[in-house]
Amino acid sequence: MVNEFPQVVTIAGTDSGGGAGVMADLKTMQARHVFGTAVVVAVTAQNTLGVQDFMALPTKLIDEQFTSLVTDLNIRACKTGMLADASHVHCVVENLKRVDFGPLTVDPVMIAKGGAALLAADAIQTVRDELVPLATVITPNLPEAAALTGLTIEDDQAMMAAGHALQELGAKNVIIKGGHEADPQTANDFVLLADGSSFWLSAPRVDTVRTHGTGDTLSACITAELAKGAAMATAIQTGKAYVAAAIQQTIQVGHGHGPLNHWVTPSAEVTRYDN
Ligand SMILES: Nc1ncnc2c1ncn2[C@@H]1O[C@H](COP(=O)(O)OP(=O)(O)OP(=O)(O)O)[C@@H](O)[C@H]1O
Ligand SMILES: Cc1ncc(COP(=O)(O)O)c(N)n1
Repeated sequence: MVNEFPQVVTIAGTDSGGGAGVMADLKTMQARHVFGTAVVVAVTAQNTLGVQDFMALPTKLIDEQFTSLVTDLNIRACKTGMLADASHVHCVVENLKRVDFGPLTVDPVMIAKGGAALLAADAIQTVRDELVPLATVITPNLPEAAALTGLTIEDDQAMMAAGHALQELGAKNVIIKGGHEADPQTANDFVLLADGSSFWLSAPRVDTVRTHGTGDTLSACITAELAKGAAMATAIQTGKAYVAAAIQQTIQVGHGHGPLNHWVTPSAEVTRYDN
């Protein structure tokens, strides 16, 4: 068992356009040399222009996907993405409690880049009460962090406060992603670790609309690195370097918010500032 190839799972929604959700996660996992599997929670009809439709799967089928994995594979790390509504968040939480899939990365997906709601508004409370306490690491963007904490987040101090508030809600480690920040020069993420230490990760901001699936790619990379045994801070730094490179070395696909280039190797352009 010790020498088994590292296996990971994404518990999320699909993206028919291939740039976000389960598809971005599996591409990232492949690129990071772990074996990617998926529990599909919802199916979206989606492309780089937006989400045209989606449907969540029956919760019984989600239970069965968890059972299929736990009775055969040796999942070492897992992540969640689009969970659709409160009943599906609850279903995933109950399954995560009955299996041991290792460290859990929670990407609390709420609104797609094109504006479509991927989580019902009344499910935010279920995420906060039931899923956040299970998170080994949680990776909200600014609107998601604001929705979960009730804070208005407009500057670095508020990002740090949101990080601490999420730790108080039960998440062990927190990354507040700054992709939605106003800073035209850099994309800055605040990292708060379980031991209370914190730092910022900064990468040059790329002036592009080709940012579909950035959050999925970051969280999937962190999940892959944790499965390979990386320490949390190292996994997060690798994730940031990977997503930064995948945004910089763009590929031309679609006519809207284009996907990332998942073939890249992490670049060294990320700067760490310790608090
Ligand atoms: N234009 C950009 N240039 C460089 N880095 C970026 C840019 N946009 C986002 N990032 C980085 O990408 C990562 C994801 O952040 P972001 O805030 O975009 O997440 P997100 O909104 O959850 O993404 P998505 O919903 O597209 O999956 C972070 O590390 C962020 O700093
Ligand atoms: C199934 C699914 N999961 C996550 C996202 C978020 O990605 P983005 O904000 O880039 O649209 C998405 N669009 N679709």
